[in-house]
Amino acid sequence: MAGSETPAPLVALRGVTKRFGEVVANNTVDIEIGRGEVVALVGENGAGKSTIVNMLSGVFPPDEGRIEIDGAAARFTSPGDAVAAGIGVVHQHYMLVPTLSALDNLALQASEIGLGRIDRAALGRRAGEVAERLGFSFERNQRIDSLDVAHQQRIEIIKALMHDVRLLVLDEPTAVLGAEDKARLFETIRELRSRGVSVVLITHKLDDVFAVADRAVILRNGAVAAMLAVEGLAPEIVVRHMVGSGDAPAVAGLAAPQGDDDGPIAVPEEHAAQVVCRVRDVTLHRPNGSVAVAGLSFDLRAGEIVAVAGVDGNGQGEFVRCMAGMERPAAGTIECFGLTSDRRDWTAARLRRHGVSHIPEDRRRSGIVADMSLAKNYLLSHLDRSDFSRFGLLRNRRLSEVVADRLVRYGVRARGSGDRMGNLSGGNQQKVVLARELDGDPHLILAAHPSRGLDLKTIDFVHTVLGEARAAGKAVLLLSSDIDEILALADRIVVFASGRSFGPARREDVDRRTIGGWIAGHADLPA
Ligand SMILES: Nc1ncnc2c1ncn2[C@@H]1O[C@H](COP(=O)(O)OP(=O)(O)OP(=O)(O)O)[C@@H](O)[C@H]1O
Repeated sequence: MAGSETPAPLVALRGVTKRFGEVVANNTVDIEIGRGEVVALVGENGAGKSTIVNMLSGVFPPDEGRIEIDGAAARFTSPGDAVAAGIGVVHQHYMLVPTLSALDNLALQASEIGLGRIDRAALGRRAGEVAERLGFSFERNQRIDSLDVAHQQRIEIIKALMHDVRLLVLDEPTAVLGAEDKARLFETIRELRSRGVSVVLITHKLDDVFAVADRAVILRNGAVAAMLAVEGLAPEIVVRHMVGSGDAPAVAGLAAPQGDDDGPIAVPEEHAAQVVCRVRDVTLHRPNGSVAVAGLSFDLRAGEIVAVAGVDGNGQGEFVRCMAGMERPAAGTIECFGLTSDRRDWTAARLRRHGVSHIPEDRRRSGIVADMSLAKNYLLSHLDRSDFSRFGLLRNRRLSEVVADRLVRYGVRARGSGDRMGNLSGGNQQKVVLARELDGDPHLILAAHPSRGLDLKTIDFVHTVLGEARAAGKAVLLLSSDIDEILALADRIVVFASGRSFGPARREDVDRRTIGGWIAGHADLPA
């Protein structure tokens, strides 16, 4: 307990331990968060970050240890208790109902945390005030699904700040944002700090740590590996603490300085070979029916990576789902492996049989089955594999061996191939999806944000695997909002922004500034 001269920290975790069965998700964690301090919480996938968020937001209590607020033990039995104590959380997967308006979402939260009778007019006024202070706009009647991801995030932030928030927890807020929206988010964080609000920022990106945090708390295997002041800190030190000694990756994830754009891209000789997909005059609509892209045409060839870049919500998701046979374009056609999108045989199952693999954007909705084992989740894309069945019966042992091997190769933190998918941390679930989709012999890999939410070591690994796939003559369509990833991997780049598409441009003909400009919708930059 702090003495009378030293004020107690705003929030403290004292000896917090949380177990899930045999897994120790947090192991005697001690963290203090000061008033008006921005603390970055970093660590590899499965290190225990979300578990801390869940305890701070009242989803579940610690098994041992306690959370203190202003030096007094706090006992949260529900998310409402955490809100009442001044803790607001913006979760990684937004909790907004897409078909409702911004104001309806705020009213829904108010009813969920039991605020009694809801005065919509007062809620609207309050939201307007919060928005104005942060320089956001708040259109109370605007439906959430008509907003891009950055604006949805702003509604989430307003929602979290509707009450007297003293600590705002942001769970991987930058993962979905382009450079401009990220810079705006950092401004918002600084603005909150200047008003004495503390912020916990969960991130895998070292850039974020150095851009905005005062202190970095590094978790490893559920325990605090280091707590470091950011000023004067070298990125390598953070990486070393994250991964432990020995196998630290090069400091990927830290943006290359402006102008350092000549990453080594060896284009294979046979590059101009076979066209795998023809995209012709394709029009894509956003979920709210507005035109995201019209007149998109290009060929995707074997042995190349074409990146579709842009801020989420500009039609990229719809495009990949069309390519995967889950949707059809609003107009125009896509032709792959003799199948055409305006015919009835344009289905996900048929495309998959022709060798299309799909790392989906929304893992939780279309990538995994949480209640099934890791082995069964892997099997979902490998039902045709002959070595997994004999006389029509599943060879469980063979399947388990293969999946166990992939868990090791992809560094998945799990108890084994029989573990339930829903028990894994988000990043580890993504690794299982990657192992499943990159395995076998796909001819076309649709990779939607393959490294989102992954730790540095795994990002390196995923980039290597995609590069190998390209060298082996596979076509890769990469969806990414991360310019570093795009510049490191792509042979050609298409950008979707502001209702139109830019490119495709060859990697060697564009630089960071041009791509960034296109993403921001500036048409005046050279193509
Ligand atoms: N509900 C649960 N049931 C069983 N195990 C769980 C549960 N939630 C988390 N775990 C386990 O606790 C450990 C820590 O997970 P946590 O989600 O906190 O990690 P994280 O650092 O947020 O990872 P990521 O970066 O991948 O999101 C993991 O091994 C995970 O499998």
